[in-house]
Amino acid sequence: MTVSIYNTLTRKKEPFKPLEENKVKMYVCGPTVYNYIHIGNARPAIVFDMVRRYLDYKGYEVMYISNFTDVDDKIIKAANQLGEEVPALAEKFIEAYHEDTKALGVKEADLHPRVTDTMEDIITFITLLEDKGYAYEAEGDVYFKTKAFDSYGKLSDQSIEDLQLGSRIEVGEKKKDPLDFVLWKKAKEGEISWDSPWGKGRPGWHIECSAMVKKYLGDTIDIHAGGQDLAFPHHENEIAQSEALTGKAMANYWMHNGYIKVDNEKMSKSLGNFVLVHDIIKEHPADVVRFFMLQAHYRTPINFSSELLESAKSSLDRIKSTVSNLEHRLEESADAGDEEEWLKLIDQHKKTFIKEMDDDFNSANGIAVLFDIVKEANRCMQAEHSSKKVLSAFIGIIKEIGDILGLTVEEEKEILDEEIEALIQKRIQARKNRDFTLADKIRDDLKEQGIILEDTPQGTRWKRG
Ligand SMILES: Nc1ncnc2c1ncn2[C@@H]1O[C@H](COP(=O)(O)OP(=O)(O)OP(=O)(O)O)[C@@H](O)[C@H]1O
Ligand SMILES: [Zn+2]
Repeated sequence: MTVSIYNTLTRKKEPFKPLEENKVKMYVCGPTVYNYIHIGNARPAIVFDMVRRYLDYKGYEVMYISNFTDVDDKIIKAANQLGEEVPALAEKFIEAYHEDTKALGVKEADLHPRVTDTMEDIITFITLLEDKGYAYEAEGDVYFKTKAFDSYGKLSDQSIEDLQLGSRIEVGEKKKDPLDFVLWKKAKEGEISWDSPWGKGRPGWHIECSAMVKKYLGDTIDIHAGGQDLAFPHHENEIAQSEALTGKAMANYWMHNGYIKVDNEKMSKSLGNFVLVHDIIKEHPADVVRFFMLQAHYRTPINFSSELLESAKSSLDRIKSTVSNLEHRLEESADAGDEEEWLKLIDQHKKTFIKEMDDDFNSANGIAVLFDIVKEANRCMQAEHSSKKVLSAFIGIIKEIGDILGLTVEEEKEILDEEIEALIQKRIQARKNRDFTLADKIRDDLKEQGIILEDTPQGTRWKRG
């Protein structure tokens, strides 16, 4: 079965056909790093990680790129307010982003390009647009000539005439037409800046993604994604820049996630109604936050509240305790007679799960299937003799689905002091054997479980982190 994707560009679900067989080139617009991410910002990170994992499960080799906007007006403003340098501020929140998204089970992108590392390519891109007559300089700024790009508005389904109605040139803007947008901004006195053919300045926001996509993935990619608010103007402008330059489609599938809302309003920094991931994961387990998001289809708006997170926690706990019970029962079970029926049932559920996920990554229905499986597993355990093979198959399918969705489906087991001591001995032995890979793995595995090893002249000490 093929995956179908709702494509914002065509406003319908389409069967997914990658450019190259079995390979997917995917780009997700990343954060502007001047603050910790809020739950709303976490949604694209989580849902497109789920998309990536599912495509991976379907056998595609996915090249996944997500950028960091590490210089722009908002960062400069925040740095000025805090009396910090822009690079230091950006670095701090890039690290925080990695930490928060890791807690949410988001895999690292294959590449996280930054604006400040892509400057040369951005400048070249703008120069080429100028050469082709799509851009013009105005007193040190450079603008994109929107009306020169015929299909402007195609992604957000708006005509040039409609767009023109609500637009005007703001005071201080040097553009010739209200619809033109900035590619390069002249630096103000004392601001961080880069040399360019137009003098010292920095890139506008939209151009970075066009330059990065072209540099790392090529003229046309398979999937370009981001939050719903990015469709216009950000993605519309990316399309204008890239397609004006290359004459080819920038991306074949455009995906947009719905909003996280609070009291029916979009969670956003400007409205001040946001909850930071950094804070919420101190009160609620991070895996519950991920589960909460994936319980909805990625395009459906979600209202956020602590009560809803609590209820997500009880649901996730139900899955975890079922896995735990299955594992218990497994220890004392043997093969039994009525295996075929159960195995067939498990297989049917797996097929249904795949069918739901194939349908535009419907993790909401996918999780509903997971609960059907949990219900069946509990029914199976009520039988007097449940078969070892069947119990293992239930554990297998729940874990498999857990992996695809990036969910923890096992209860956290507290590692015992004796187990730690035994692993430390094993590590000492590994080092004696010069098997440093194993020694490092033991240290890293323990670290994952919050155990920090410290090598001292008196031997290895450990503490719970
Ligand atoms: N409430 C929300 N629900 C879902 N996605 C969101 C929400 N708010 C922002 N996003 C997405 O988060 C990603 C990161 O964007 P960015 O760092 O530019 O945030 P932002 O738009 O500045 O946030 P804010 O709207 O709070 O100012 C984008 O893909 C954006 O669409
Ligand atoms: Zn972008």
